[in-house]
Amino acid sequence: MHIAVAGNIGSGKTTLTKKLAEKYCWEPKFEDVEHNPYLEDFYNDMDRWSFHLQVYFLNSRYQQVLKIRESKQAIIQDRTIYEDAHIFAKNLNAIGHMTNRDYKNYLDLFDCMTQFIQAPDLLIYLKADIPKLQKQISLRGRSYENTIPEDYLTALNVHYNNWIENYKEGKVLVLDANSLDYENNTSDFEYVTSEVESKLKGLFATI
Ligand SMILES: Nc1ncnc2c1ncn2[C@@H]1O[C@H](COP(=O)(O)OP(=O)(O)OP(=O)(O)O)[C@@H](O)[C@H]1O
Repeated sequence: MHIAVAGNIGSGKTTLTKKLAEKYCWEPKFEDVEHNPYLEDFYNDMDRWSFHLQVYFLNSRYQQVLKIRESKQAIIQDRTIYEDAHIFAKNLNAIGHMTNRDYKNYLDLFDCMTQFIQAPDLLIYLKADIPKLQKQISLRGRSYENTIPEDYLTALNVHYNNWIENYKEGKVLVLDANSLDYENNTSDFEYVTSEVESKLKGLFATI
């Protein structure tokens, strides 16, 4: 079983991934932010580092998906390979930080690699408005994220919403992250788990 949590920067994926992993004894797979060799440079100069960062994420996420498919354990993944291409790379090209030549090169590679993988059985999308995202980004205090412009988050949200509306690869659960505090409020977390369980019913006998 492969569950994935999708959502904009600061939408709360990591917290939800950890909590669901703990509750159901699923193995969590996170993005390795601390060892990313491009992220900080990317936020300082997107024109220069967009392509490098996207290739880095594509490779690391692809390796993650291959391990997920080989594993016998149920896995919950913090962000998908589809978000890299359909949200981040697409947006960087649209706003002029990735040239058409680099974007096409990246997409050819993405299409070639993704022929060999399968989508998650359930995709949980954390939908959040800009104030919520900004609040959570500032709370976690990564210095290089302090400069993220509001326009950048807004554009990513537009891509996310389009992507989810057209997503046909598997089951989707959309959660309103603006009004849910599943980290601190037990009844909010219970609401989330009941939604997850009802989506998984029929796919798997037990969870
Ligand atoms: N394909 C990508 N292109 C550009 N930036 C990316 C891409 N994937 C991830 N990032 C950035 O890498 C960092 C990853 O941080 P992290 O794993 O904490 O994700 P997050 O989206 O902030 O999570 P959360 O929802 O848990 O707050 C963020 O700044 C995010 O924007």
